[in-house]
Amino acid sequence: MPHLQSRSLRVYADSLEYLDQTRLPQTETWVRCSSPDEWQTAVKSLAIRGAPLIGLSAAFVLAQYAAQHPGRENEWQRVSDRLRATRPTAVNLMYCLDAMEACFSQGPAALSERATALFEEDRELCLRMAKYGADLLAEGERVLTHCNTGALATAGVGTAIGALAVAKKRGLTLHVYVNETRPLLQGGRLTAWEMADLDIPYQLIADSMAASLMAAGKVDKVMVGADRICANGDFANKVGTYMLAVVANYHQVPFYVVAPYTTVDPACATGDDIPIEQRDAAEIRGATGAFGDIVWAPENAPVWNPSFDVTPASLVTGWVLDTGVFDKAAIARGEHCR
Ligand SMILES: CSC[C@H]1O[C@H](OP(=O)(O)O)[C@H](O)[C@@H]1O
Repeated sequence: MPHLQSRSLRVYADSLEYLDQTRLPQTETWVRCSSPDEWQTAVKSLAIRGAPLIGLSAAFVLAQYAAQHPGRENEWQRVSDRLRATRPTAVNLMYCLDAMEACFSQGPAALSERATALFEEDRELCLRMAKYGADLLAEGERVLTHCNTGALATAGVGTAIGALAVAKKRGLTLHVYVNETRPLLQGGRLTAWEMADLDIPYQLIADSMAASLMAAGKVDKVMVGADRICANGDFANKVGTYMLAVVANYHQVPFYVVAPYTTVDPACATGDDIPIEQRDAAEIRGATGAFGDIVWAPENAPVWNPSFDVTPASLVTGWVLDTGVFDKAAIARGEHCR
């Protein structure tokens, strides 16, 4: 029996099991992860994904490595550095590894306790931000979301989708437009699956359809997640978020970002300072791996494939954190930074 479990992670004393998110929604496949190498492979392929989950799973991998290599702090640091470099944009990974490194001098048991505390804290953070997010929603509203920000990506109910889940539990009837989220289709594969699981009415759309949906007055709010929120409120999220924010601003549709404080990076002054992960060209030229093996673009088609983009604070209506909902004035005063 795992001693901790979320929708996509099971934690054992000396290893993890993760729900392989590249195989959803067709198959629910749990895979054992017993080493930093196996974790890196899973995270690079997005079998393990989602800013909070990436950080939390890394914390356990490091704690388990330390327990298997007691007293070898230099090696622990080298492993932590390797984990940190795996996906550079989501600051939750850096937050969790910083927290673990701060415990190195206290030994492996302290690392394991800290990883557990981070995991249990995220569960609580999700519930808090979900309640604040649900408070912003009204009966019958139509909400558009991007990528996947549900229980699959966190230790709890999720971030933006967590707000939808809490609103549903309160009895609100919502309609959700789910951006499929090219190129890896986290929306079409994972959010659609979670909406069905939550019994929330939704329609799946291509990313390119969001603008005309808003032009037709069919969207009341946009709610997205984040991978890193800066000191000035700019934030990085799955590529395509910036386009949504521009269109929402043009059509005066309220635009909210939902994230825990572990996604806020006070050391990152503005969006210009966020490292944006560039990914493999094959993801744009076709579908590979568990998605199938089809290529639709010319074999060596030149590609630009940033995994995230940056939305300026000027386009955001509100930042929904576990500590409350912040408007532009509160963000300008730095109230979102602990
Ligand atoms: C609550 S997860 C936040 C964030 O993580 C996702 O990125 P990825 O699927 O590449 O791990 C996406 O940007 C979500 O909005």
